[in-house]
Amino acid sequence: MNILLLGYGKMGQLIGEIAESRGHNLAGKINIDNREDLDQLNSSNVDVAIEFSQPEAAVENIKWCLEKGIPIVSGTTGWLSQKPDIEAMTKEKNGTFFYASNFSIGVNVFFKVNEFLAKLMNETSGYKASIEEIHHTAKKDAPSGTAITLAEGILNNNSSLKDWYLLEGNGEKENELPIVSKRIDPAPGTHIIRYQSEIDDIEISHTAHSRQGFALGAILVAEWIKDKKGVLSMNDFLSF
Ligand SMILES: NC(=O)c1ccc[n+]([C@@H]2O[C@H](COP(=O)([O-])OP(=O)(O)OC[C@H]3O[C@@H](n4cnc5c(N)ncnc54)[C@H](O)[C@@H]3O)[C@@H](O)[C@H]2O)c1
Ligand SMILES: O=C(O)C1=N[C@H](C(=O)O)CCC1
Repeated sequence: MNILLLGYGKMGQLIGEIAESRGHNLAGKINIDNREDLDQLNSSNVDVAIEFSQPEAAVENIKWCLEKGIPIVSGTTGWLSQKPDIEAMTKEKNGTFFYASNFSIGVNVFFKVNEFLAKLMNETSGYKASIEEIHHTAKKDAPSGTAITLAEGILNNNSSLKDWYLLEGNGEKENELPIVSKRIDPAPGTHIIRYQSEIDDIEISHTAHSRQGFALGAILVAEWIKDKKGVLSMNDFLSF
């Protein structure tokens, strides 16, 4: 396949390496300083675009792909307030848009375990839920996209928590789920779910040892998505 990389930083470069090792051709490696290269690219020389850029660049990149009729796989976090517009545009253009806050297969197993645990804890009293995420200091957004997905998995299965919030300092909120974001190098991504009571604590965690799982997951999705249409997610891609 001819793969266009929109964003050629830490993730884009690793995705490029793995994609070439799987026999794909890189149609372009676009960063903030060479966007004029996009003028040469369209659906006749790009089969799929993989977008890992920055929160303020993602929407423009995704819209460009939808305008050109190029299927787009996006992993950029921190722009999700604009996702409804992108979903509407995907339908209007009969395009292909795939988003995941985390492409690692292990994290997607963890998402399911989180939902199952949240259902059990909803039947149990005395526990206080919280999320902690740890990432490298170059990360632009907080909380992480993965932590937001985990929070949604808890809120959808909990009858007393009304929303999540980013906990900074001592400002705890009643009936809301706190997320603590820590920035420590070189952490590629750690997420911990805690339920704490006076009697005991329950804790589940996922720790990425590198960015390999995120990059490989995005390429597997790009290979799968080629002939598909619509707004798609990891729930469509995975069979569990
Ligand atoms: N979904 C996942 O599985 C997953 C995994 C890792 C990272 N991420 C997310 O992916 C994004 C990128 O992460 P990273 O570690 O590669 O960041 P990075 O800072 O290393 O790379 C981002 C790149 O985007 C480029 N860029 C900025 N503006 C651009 C524009 N307008 N057009 C094209 N490129 C532009 C920058 O030049 C930079 O090279 C972040 O939002 C991060 O949270 C998601
Ligand atoms: O390195 C990052 O930035 C990561 N971002 C994603 C997130 O915000 O959840 C996935 C993990 C790595």
